[in-house]
Amino acid sequence: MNPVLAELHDKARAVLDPVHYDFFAGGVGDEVVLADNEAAFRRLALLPRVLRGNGISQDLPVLISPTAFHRLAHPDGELATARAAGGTTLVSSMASTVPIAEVVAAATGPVWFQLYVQPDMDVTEALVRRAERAGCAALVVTVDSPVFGRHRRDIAHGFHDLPAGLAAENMRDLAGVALRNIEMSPAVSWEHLDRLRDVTTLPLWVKGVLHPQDAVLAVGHGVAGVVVSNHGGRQLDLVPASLDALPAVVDAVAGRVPVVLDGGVRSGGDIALALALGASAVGIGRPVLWGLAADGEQGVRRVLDVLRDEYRHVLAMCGGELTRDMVVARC
Ligand SMILES: Cc1cc2nc3c(=O)[nH]c(=O)nc-3n(C[C@H](O)[C@H](O)[C@H](O)COP(=O)(O)O)c2cc1C
Ligand SMILES: CCCCCCC(=O)C(=O)O
Repeated sequence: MNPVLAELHDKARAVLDPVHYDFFAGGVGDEVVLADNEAAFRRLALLPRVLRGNGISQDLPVLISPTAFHRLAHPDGELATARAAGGTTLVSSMASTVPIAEVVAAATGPVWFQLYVQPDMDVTEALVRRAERAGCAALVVTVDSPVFGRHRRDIAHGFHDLPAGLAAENMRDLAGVALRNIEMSPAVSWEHLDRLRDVTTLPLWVKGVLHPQDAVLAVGHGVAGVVVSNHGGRQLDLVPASLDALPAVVDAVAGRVPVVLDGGVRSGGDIALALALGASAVGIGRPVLWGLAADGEQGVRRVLDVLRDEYRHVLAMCGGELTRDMVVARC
């Protein structure tokens, strides 16, 4: 791992309450998928192309993936993350510990709102209005969570709710601010997505797609983009690594909408591999939390800077362009 990211992770572990460290770090079940998300990148190699004479794009094809409860990591919470994001799109969790309006006000770049559709569509619609009023540029509907993942680390610690003084602020005055007021429901369906499209003009993304047929359905239901994700190994410990699920989804979508990958991205090389396999961009989850816990806004900025620097270096080494024919299995 890049020594800066390793240092930020180690510092985060040292400063965080172990219960909160385990909430951030942990996965579902035996944590097979959690480990495989990172291991999948190590199974692949890139065959660089030479003498292409391409310049290097200055873009960093990265989004900050939505993660809950940033004030567990640092007192400034999502405000620090938003300030650090700069031009990088921040997908702000519905379960943020700062209200979405304040997150957007602190950001200088685009903020998208991540939504768990609530079984009570009035509550869902009220959340959408909050996101719209705040100035969010898109809605990211997380679809991989019909029920909560069972996280053994949290169960062992008895971690069920936020400490006093912290709350799921976007739920305030809607359904109460306690975590248990955010509901996940197996009754949520494509019909709910259609209803969302009726109540907002914001572009709708779906996050948590692994099956290519679901990606096709998502396109048919008019989504603006698809996030291939297994929720950082936190939902079902039987699924493939996100990276392994990516190519089939890219093929199924066939360029009709962008496909973003998240899960296990830890370096510029990982970003390059995902892009070569057809992702338009990648999402970063835990490394942002480690940066935030270690050093607040500055820590998150360092994470993004390291990834940008590494990615540009790899891109230059590969001739400025990444395509699937450049990806081979590592023997
Ligand atoms: C502590 C934690 C909280 C998360 N909270 C949310 C959330 O509120 N909404 C959501 O859609 N995904 C959530 N995720 C999943 C992330 O958006 C993302 O899919 C995952 O972290 C990517 O994997 P990575 O951590 O290996 O980069 C969470 C992940 C973690 C680790
Ligand atoms: C009841 C808490 C809802 C927040 C969910 C956060 C999340 O998605 C996670 O993986 O943790």
